[in-house]
This record gives sequence, C-alpha cells and structure tokens, in this order.
Amino acid sequence: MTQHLLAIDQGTTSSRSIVFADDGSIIAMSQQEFTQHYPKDGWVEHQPDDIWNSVTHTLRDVLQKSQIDAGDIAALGITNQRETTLVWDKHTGATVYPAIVWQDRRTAPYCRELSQNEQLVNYITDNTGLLLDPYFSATKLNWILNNVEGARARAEAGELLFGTVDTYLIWKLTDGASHKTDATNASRTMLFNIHTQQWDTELLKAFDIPAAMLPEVMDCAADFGNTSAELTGKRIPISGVAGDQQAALIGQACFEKGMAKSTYGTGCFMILNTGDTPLVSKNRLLTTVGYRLNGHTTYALEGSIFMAGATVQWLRDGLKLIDNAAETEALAARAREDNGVYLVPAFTGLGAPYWDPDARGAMLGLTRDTGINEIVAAGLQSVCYQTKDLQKAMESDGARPVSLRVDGGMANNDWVMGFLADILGAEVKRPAVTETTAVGAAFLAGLQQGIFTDLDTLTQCWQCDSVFEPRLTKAQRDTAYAGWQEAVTRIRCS
Ligand SMILES: Nc1ncnc2c1ncn2[C@@H]1O[C@H](COP(=O)(O)OP(=O)(O)O)[C@@H](O)[C@H]1O
Ligand SMILES: O=P(O)(O)OC[C@H](O)CO
Repeated sequence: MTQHLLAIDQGTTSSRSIVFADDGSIIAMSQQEFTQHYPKDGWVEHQPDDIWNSVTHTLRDVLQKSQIDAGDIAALGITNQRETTLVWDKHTGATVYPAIVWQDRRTAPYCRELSQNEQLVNYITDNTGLLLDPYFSATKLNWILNNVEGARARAEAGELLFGTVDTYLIWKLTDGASHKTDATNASRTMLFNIHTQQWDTELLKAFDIPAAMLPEVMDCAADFGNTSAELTGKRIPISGVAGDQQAALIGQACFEKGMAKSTYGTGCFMILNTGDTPLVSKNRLLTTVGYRLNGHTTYALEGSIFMAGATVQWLRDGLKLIDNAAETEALAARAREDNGVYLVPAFTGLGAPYWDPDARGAMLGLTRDTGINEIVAAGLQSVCYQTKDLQKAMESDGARPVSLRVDGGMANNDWVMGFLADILGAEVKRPAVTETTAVGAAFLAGLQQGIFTDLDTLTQCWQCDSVFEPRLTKAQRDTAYAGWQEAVTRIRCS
C-alpha cells in the first residue's frame, strides 16, 4: 500500500505543495509567492489565476523533486487562507471578480450599517460564533453580487458558485466535479450555523445570498473528489481539508482541551481547543470549529491578528529597511533595550480583541537616537504584544492556554520567539516541523485513508524542537506591555 501524503497549503502570500512520509516528516517541498493587489485603501485582492497557477506549479514541482510517482501518493490534503471569497461560473469556471482577500475592509461601511440592527448582530454571534466584521466572507460575497454587473441575476439563475479558496481549488482540481468545503472553512463565512452545522437560512436572507451558490459542507476528513489525471499524472483522492489555522491546530496535535497554538504567517492566529463546548467569549474572541471528524465537532476559541509577518513585509517592501525577513533577527538583537519605541501595525484596522476596522497604524516614542534596529525591533515586538492581548482575553474568558505551540514563517525567528515568551510570561514551544498547516492537512487526508488510525497516532508524530522560557521579571513585562496598551489607545477609533 502506498503511504505518502501530499498537501497543498494555499496561503495569503504564497502557495506550497509538500510530500510527506507517513510519520509526518517532509520528503520534498515546493513554494511559490504571488502578487498582492491593493487597488484602494483597505482593499486587498488576489488574481484567481495566480492562486491556481502557483498551486499547479508547486504540485508538479514537488512531485518531480520528490521523485515519487503520483500513483504512490495515497491522498491529498488541502489547507488554505480562510474567508477569502471567490465567485465563478459553474459552466466555464471563469471567476466574475478577483478573490477578495480576508484582509480586505471594503465592506466596513456595510457592516456599520448592519450593526444598527442589534437583533442581527446578536443572531450572528449566537449562531456563527463570529462578530459582524468585514473579515468574514458574507459581506464580501454580498459586495460581489451587488457590484459586479449581472452577478446577482446570474447567481439567482443558479449559474454562479461561491467558494472559499479550498472550495475553488477542489472544484478546479476535480475539473468541476466537486463543489465542497469542510466545516472549518464554512465556519468562517458568517453564513454557517456552528451549532446545527448547516448553512443558516436566516443569515442567507440577511446577506441576500442565494443558497444554490453554496458548497456542500463535509467533515475535515472525508471524500472531496479525485484530482484529474491530466494534472497530477494519476487521480489522487482529496481526503482532508481544513482552513489553515485549524489545520495548524491539528498539525500541532492540540487535541486536548486547553491546548493552544499560535501561527505567525501574514497574520497571527491563536487558537485554543475548548473541546465539545462552543465557549462564548466576553472579550470579542471568536468561537469557531476547531475540527469536525466523524460528524463530531470540536470547538475552539480564536484570536485573529491581521498583521504579523505582514509587518515584516512592510519593513521590507514599504520602508525598504531590510532585504529579507530573516535579517530582522540580527537587527532587532542590536536594538537599544527599553528604547520606548512602539509600532502599532493597524494598516488595515485592528483585529481581536479590538475589532476596529477604521484604526490606522502609528509609530510612537521616537527620539533622535531611534534607528533602523529599534524600528525593526518594534515591528517584531508588535506581534508579541498583540499575542499578549489575546492571551489576556482568553484568560479573562476563563480559558488560559495550558501550553502554547508556535509555527508559521515568523516562528523561525528566535529573537521574536524569545520576546514572545518574555512578554507572555509563559513557555513557548516550537516543533521540529514548522509547516504545521500542511502537516495538519496531510494528517486529515491520512486519517480518512486509514494510514493514521486515530488522533493519538498523530500526537506521537509531534516533536518539539525548541522551548523558549521567559526571562523578564514581572515588573519589566508589565512596564513594556503598559507602553503597548497606551500606544493602542492612541490610535483607536472605536
Ligand atoms: N525569520 C523571519 N523573521 C521574521 N519574519 C519572518 C521570517 N521568516 C518569514 N517571516 C514572515 O513570515 C511570513 C511568511 O510566513 P508564512 O507562514 O509563509 O505566511 P503565509 O502562510 O501567510 O503566506 C512573511 O510575512 C514573512 O515576512
Ligand atoms: O495565510 P495566513 O497563514 O496568513 O492565514 C490567513 C488566515 O487563514 C486568515 O483567516
């Protein structure tokens, strides 16, 4: 029996394909970045062809690099940037508009208008676990239907399909044979009822979305169709799907209630496993589906931060202070200690726990001797301070994480992880394989194929690489964090 697993990780800034052995170790990987489009203030778009071409390029490349025949791949798992919204023609596959990316805030005025309806706001939170915010797919989909000429009429006539990136890829990989998503991706649309695990007809009405556009919602380990032979050489079953942050929860083997992971990619997402209970936050955290297996839903509490690695990208591409992300580690290490500089990267507003779409970024505490080192350090520290905001919110919801496992591109930066442990006042653990989102997708695909028998088998695959211990005293930690809180207060609009 063939035991290799293939995973596609379609992220915000790049697509990756990875071939795994059945112990979760990486055999070969291929990655390709693609262009981000910012047509207006607060707008973020991707060209669907860029998403698709980068995925197919990396798929072919990884199969060639690994020298493993497609016939020896037992299954494919897909994980993806969540909430990003696509609409396409069910006959031709042509998208009607670019993908509106999760970071896009164009629907902020619409959300403000809807927020007058207190009953709707409460209904959304009670039934989807989310907050009324442009982040989620519902208002983006509504925007496409109302602003692209002819789109609403075509959608009502049953000609158009909606999907998050997983659904779009499944549809394309199967040559239009399968229009499906999984419960984790569905739970981020603001159209899915996390209690009944069904699309919510009240919300479809509220956001004016024709039900015929929506994909079928599956467990995370399920039969999503087969890839076309033309693309992968042989048909490969797609048998695992999860949104990237939930896939990281699985890849980090956070299967016990109280276990948490924080992923530092473009954004940062901290997710805490709350077990069978959809815990309702009093601190504007999200209640979401952690994973759904064999019809059983495990819930999670999530804090979403929009700018993590994206802040480093801005230091590189916007300010041109650095040539590559890895350089930040040495620069930050040379920054003067306690320099009092704070960078609040609210470039597209603030996410959890503030949810302030109109706030914009600022740099505070500059003096004549502030240099590149201090600015870079402040950029990196902003990610840690935002994680501290989430830790505090979870704690106040009575759900302090029992341990924190980290991953994502930025987790490779030892300086950041050291400061994170300092400011959290807690141990931070980094696994040997930091491609945990892809690992999670591969695990799901392997579960469905019987390569892994249960979650305990997956737990045994997780290996720790580094543990970062806090070094600051409580007084030092509190002073540093108070400076951050003051900086955030200064830029808030709501
Ligand atoms: N050594 C590093 N130090 C700081 N940031 C880093 C480092 N390596 C990568 N990054 C940042 O991490 C992000 C890439 O992480 P990744 O997990 O690939 O993101 P995504 O899945 O969102 O595309 C980029 O924004 C990059 O700036
Ligand atoms: O592409 P990432 O890794 O920044 O993840 C994006 C998230 O899924 C957005 O919710």
